[in-house]
Amino acid sequence: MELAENLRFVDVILALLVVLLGGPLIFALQTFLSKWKNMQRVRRILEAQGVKCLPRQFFSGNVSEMAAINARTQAQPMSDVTNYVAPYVLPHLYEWSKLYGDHFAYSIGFQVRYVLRDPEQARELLVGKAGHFIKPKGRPDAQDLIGGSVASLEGEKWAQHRRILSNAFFLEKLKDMVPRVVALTTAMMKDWEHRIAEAPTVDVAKEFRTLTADVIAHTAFGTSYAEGKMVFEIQHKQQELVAKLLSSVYIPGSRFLPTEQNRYRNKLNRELRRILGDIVQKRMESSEARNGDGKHANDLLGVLLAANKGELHGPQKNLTLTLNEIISECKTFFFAGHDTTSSLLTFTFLLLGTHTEWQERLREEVFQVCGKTQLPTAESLNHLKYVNMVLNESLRLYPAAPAMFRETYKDTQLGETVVPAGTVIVVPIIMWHQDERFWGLDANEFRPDRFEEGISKACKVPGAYLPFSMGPRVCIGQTFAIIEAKIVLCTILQHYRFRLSPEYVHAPMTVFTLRPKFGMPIIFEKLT
Ligand code: HEM
Repeated sequence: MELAENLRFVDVILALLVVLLGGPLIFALQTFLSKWKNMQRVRRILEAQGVKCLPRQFFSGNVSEMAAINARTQAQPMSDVTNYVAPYVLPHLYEWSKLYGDHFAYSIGFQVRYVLRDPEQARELLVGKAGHFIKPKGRPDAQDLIGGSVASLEGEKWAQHRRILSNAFFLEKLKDMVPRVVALTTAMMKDWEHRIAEAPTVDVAKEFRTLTADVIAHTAFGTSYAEGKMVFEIQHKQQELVAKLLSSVYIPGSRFLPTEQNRYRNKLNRELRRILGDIVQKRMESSEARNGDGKHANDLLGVLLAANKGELHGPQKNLTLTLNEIISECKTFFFAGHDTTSSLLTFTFLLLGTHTEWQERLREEVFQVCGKTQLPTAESLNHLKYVNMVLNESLRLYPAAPAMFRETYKDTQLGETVVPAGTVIVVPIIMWHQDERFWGLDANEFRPDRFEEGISKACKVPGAYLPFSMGPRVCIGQTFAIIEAKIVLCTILQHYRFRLSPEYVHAPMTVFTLRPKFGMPIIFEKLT
């Protein structure tokens, strides 16, 4: 009798388990099968057109191979300070193209990645047929940095956010930021003054990270670096976590498990949203937030708040943002708005610290345009032709974003190739920037004069120069970044001569943006 009762109990438990676990299991199985089928279809279509699809491991695709190649190549720094860094930054693409030719695709889990080989196709991808592509969603547990913002939204929602945000990036508005950036740069140099007197070497990678963070905190959000510091610190931890996650394959649903890593990720996210929420709230309550005419301030946060209150005018009258959307945008701008510009400045100092003849040429130009001691103005920055050429060349050799990704949601022709729905397309920006076919035999030399007559004359193939991408999703902060970089460069050139320290170890690597693994020690000497 007791046994029969026990058996009935076990039956009930089993039935409950089947009901509770059966649903998720069937869902997981269906997801698995549909991803598997789509992957096989993509591979079949690509192979039929002569694209070599790399042999793959069952679950992980080519993830472990990629991680092994990267680890092997980047275990040692580069042997000398050459600008031909693309094979060091994206070693897996070079190694595979040597093995399989230049028309190939690899896999991250069940996602097939087709490597674009022709810059002409990039124009189709980013401009002509931009509407056929989306930004890949990526793993759901790696969305904390830019999820829900203009950098990741699609369709009408993206267009709405982009239209609102562009109000803060008109050249006329950006001119207002010049005195603020000049003041922050001058303060940094004041801090350097006694440090340099004692020890002339400064790690500019570190200094520019702080400076550019300070600039975005002040100019976009009206906060100081001290207030924004917590945001940057949390985002730094999130970057480390996401970088770790990206070297493994995501198992659907695993982000909901109460693992230590998931708990840590959720804690960082909650904390970040709370701090950003406080910054937004404080601004909403502050009378300083409004100009004398009662309107919201002109900076990025002011524009976002105006959209929240339905205070936009003209064709934008009906565009609004919720507080949650504002917080997501703030997150993205804190993140995208400083590491990129800091990367540009850091590698520009590497180039000018090793090509001192160009440094002198720039200084002469700065003296001519801005004088020896006057602070740069929005007007004077416009006349710095050589500075512009140097920044273009620096972004060519060391693009802050070395690669870009898109995903097709329907079969689409790119050049000769039909790219099947569900394929992720890799745009290998840094490889094209350093390719002799597009730039000539001196592709790897620092030669800013190639930009003397503008970008279109510098490169044989349009589309092979993409530091800020192109088309409707071109970088919204491009002009902001260039104005900032010009101010910093100009102000330092007015006061210091500099050269690369012999302690520098050449190992540029990508942690979201391109950065020198071991910092950028530069030796400064005060101009007399
Ligand atoms: C040297 C500095 C910079 C470089 C090289 C750079 C590069 C890029 C690139 C290549 C993209 C396209 C990414 C893609 O489509 O996958 C992009 C997008 C974006 N950038 Fe920048 N960026 C820089 C500075 C900035 C700054 C200073 C801000 C903000 C103040 C910013 C905000 C954004 C945003 C919001 C997007 C997404 C735009 C959209 O999808 O509509 N960037 N950037």
